[in-house]
Amino acid sequence: MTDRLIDRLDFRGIPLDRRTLAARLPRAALGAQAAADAVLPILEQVRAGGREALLDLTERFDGVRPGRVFAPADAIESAVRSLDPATRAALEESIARQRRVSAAQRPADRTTELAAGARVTDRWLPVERVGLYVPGGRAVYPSTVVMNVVPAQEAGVDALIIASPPGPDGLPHRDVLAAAGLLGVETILIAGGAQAVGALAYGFDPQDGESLEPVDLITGPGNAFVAAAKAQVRGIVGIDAVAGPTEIIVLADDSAHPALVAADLISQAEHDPQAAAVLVSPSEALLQAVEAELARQVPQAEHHDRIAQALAGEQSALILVDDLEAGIAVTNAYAGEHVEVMTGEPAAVATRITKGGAVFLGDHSPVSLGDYCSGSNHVLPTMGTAAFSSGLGVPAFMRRSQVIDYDREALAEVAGHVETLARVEGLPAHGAAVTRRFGGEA
Ligand SMILES: NC(=O)c1ccc[n+]([C@@H]2O[C@H](COP(=O)([O-])OP(=O)(O)OC[C@H]3O[C@@H](n4cnc5c(N)ncnc54)[C@H](O)[C@@H]3O)[C@@H](O)[C@H]2O)c1
Ligand SMILES: N[C@H](CO)Cc1c[nH]c[nH+]1
Ligand SMILES: [Zn+2]
Repeated sequence: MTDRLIDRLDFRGIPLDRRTLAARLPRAALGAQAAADAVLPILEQVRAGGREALLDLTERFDGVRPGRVFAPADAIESAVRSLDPATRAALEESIARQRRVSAAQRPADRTTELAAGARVTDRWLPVERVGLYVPGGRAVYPSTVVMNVVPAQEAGVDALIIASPPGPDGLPHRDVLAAAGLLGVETILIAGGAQAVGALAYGFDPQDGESLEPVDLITGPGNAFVAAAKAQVRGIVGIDAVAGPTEIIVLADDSAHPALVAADLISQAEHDPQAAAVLVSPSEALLQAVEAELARQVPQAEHHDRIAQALAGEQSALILVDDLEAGIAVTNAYAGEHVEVMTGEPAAVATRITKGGAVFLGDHSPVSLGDYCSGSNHVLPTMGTAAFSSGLGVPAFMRRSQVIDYDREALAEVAGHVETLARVEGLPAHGAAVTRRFGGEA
């Protein structure tokens, strides 16, 4: 933390190679390590103690001990019935847009014929059983129900289990229950944080009539503890991506409107004191104007304390670069969750943004549109993992399996090559398995 509202970094004249930028880019590595250390005992407690441990940990971290670990069906039904009409309309629009984009993502099986009688088919299958994390600590996230559930449904997943922490009444927020009900999800685990991730990964034996089979895959975003717990159980189960505290990086030039840039940085800083807000620009005048706007807008925001903490954290900064080329290099090196391009000709510039969870163009595509209603998915990789992983979507809920189908003539055509490679690798039994099919001895 510094005394400034937000750090200023000067990247003019520095080399723009990966190692230099990795050392200088603003990121909160220490917070992530602390969370990783904190979740290990929690995961172990849930693995060993099952349902009772889950209830104990919920009491400890959420300040309430629910009477049960699954939300009752009548609570979900009543939440749907009493849903405010404007909220229902907004959720339905969000669902419809998410469904159209998700349906278009469904991968098709594809058969490649390599020679007469030699076929390989790439077959896509849904994951069977999925745990969907919906955060619920500082804000209420019915939109995240939509972002998790719709692509899972479009992928054809059989069993969906939502996990979300309880409020003071011992249930996840009514709007979260209602969003689940609108989408037909019936199983809602009343748990948050690492303990929810552990319960989904390990399952638990029946106790007081409640039990949970482990899932195959856990998706969804959360705070640093949720992200660390998902990283920890990866391998026992699949995970979509590390989708931790929200990040926004804005690449802007003189043509950007400082008030809009500031509003967008604030919109994401609002999520979490650990959220990251970064602006990269070759224009010193723009950086100054945005800083002035932040100073004006932050005190007016409802969550001004949380926003001020996020902006003042080591993960947030205003970065001055030599020119737009350098800005593009810095933005790609950051590989942020959300990238906004607020430059002249944003579409042309955006073709050169190759690392970003989602890229938002120009003045009329703010991140908060994507958070709710653009049709894109808001569950996105953070902490630089956008360099190698993708936002949530239908492919995340599917596996690809290859089906190999050769007839006798087709096998005969490559038998010699198989035998040669088997010899080269010192694995002659591999070659023999082919030779014997043609009456030969190895
Ligand atoms: N990357 C994305 O796609 C994306 C999308 C939406 C939200 N988010 C992020 O999700 C997060 C939501 O965070 P939240 O806190 O509001 O809700 P959350 O549900 O992620 O976390 C709440 C849980 O954190 C656990 N917890 C809190 N303090 C703890 C401690 N000291 N030790 C161990 N566990 C602790 C508790 O179990 C609690 O149930 C924000 O960081 C937001 O930026 C990210
Ligand atoms: N910006 C968050 C991370 O992508 C998603 C979100 C949900 N609700 C509001 N915002
Ligand atoms: Zn948001």
